[in-house]
Amino acid sequence: ACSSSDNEPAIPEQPEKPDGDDNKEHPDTPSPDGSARCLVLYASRSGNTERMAEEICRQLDCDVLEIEPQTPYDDDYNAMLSRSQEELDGIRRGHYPPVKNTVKNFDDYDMIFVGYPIWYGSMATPMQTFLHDHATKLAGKRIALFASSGSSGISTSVGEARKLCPGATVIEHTLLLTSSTFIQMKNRIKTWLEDIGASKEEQNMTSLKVNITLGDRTIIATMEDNVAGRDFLSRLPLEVTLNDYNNMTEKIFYPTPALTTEGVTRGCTPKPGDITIYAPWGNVAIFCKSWSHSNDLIRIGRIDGNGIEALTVGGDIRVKIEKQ
Ligand SMILES: Cc1cc2nc3c(=O)[nH]c(=O)nc-3n(C[C@H](O)[C@H](O)[C@H](O)COP(=O)(O)O)c2cc1C
Repeated sequence: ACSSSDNEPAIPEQPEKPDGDDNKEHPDTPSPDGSARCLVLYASRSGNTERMAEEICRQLDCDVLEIEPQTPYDDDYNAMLSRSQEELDGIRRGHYPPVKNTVKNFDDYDMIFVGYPIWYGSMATPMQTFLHDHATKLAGKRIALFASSGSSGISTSVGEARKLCPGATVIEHTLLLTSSTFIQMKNRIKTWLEDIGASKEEQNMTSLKVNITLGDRTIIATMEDNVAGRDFLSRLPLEVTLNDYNNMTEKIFYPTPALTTEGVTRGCTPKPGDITIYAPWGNVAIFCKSWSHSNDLIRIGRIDGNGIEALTVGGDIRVKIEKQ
């Protein structure tokens, strides 16, 4: 039996990493999926953290990128241990061992998942380097940490992440799987994603938001979570001319084919900012002014805040409508 201390941890045998990682040819390009709002970054030597990353991606349907050392780690386990210790020592003196990957920007992502194995109580060195190199680009982003270890805790590495990316928000609630809890991986990941508000359902909620761009101004709208609102979202992106109707009371356009309204509650007393369908004609009407109640109006969304002011101008307006 091995004794364990902070410096000499008990390190379990490492399973071999499976062959055939097809992400390696484009190290600086996350696996493309234009609709993904989350990116999973992970480092993994023997496949445990990789499995966690894959499960997160499976549950969230998001982009993924493996962070790899510039020089691959030795197959010889003892050589690997000495090198990792040297690298950790180097990092303490400000020398970060190079990694293969860079990411141009994280603009497309709401949340960045960062996963790594625990090495001698710390975040594995390739991920430390990556965070160090991308600290500026990660500023303002939400970072969710997950890790795997034999038995050590994650708290030291949370401190390291915060220090490496001072401008980012490292979420308090992290996920650690150890050799004794790894078997619960799927459920633990599911619960964790729900707890941090990143589950698929939660993401669908945020995707009710749309950007409406006119000239250099973008206003935001939130669509209703009903059949008609979802049908509207499914037509995006859309470039249309909003025609003025009834002297700046409404801005209207005709989606083709008309939006599905089956089973959606009818009747609305429109207020400025309401996005509606006028059922008899099938047009979308965005109200700039309050108007009288109509049983034929169906509310499918609303322009946030006072954004409607941007549309409250005479004449027709060309707009681009996109999902957020
Ligand atoms: C260099 C090295 C150092 C390690 N240090 C620790 C440690 O301090 N505490 C611990 O519980 N496990 C430690 N381990 C075990 C790994 O954290 C654990 O096996 C992890 O699941 C490996 O993840 P991976 O398969 O994604 O590489 C270490 C493993 C290696 C290779």
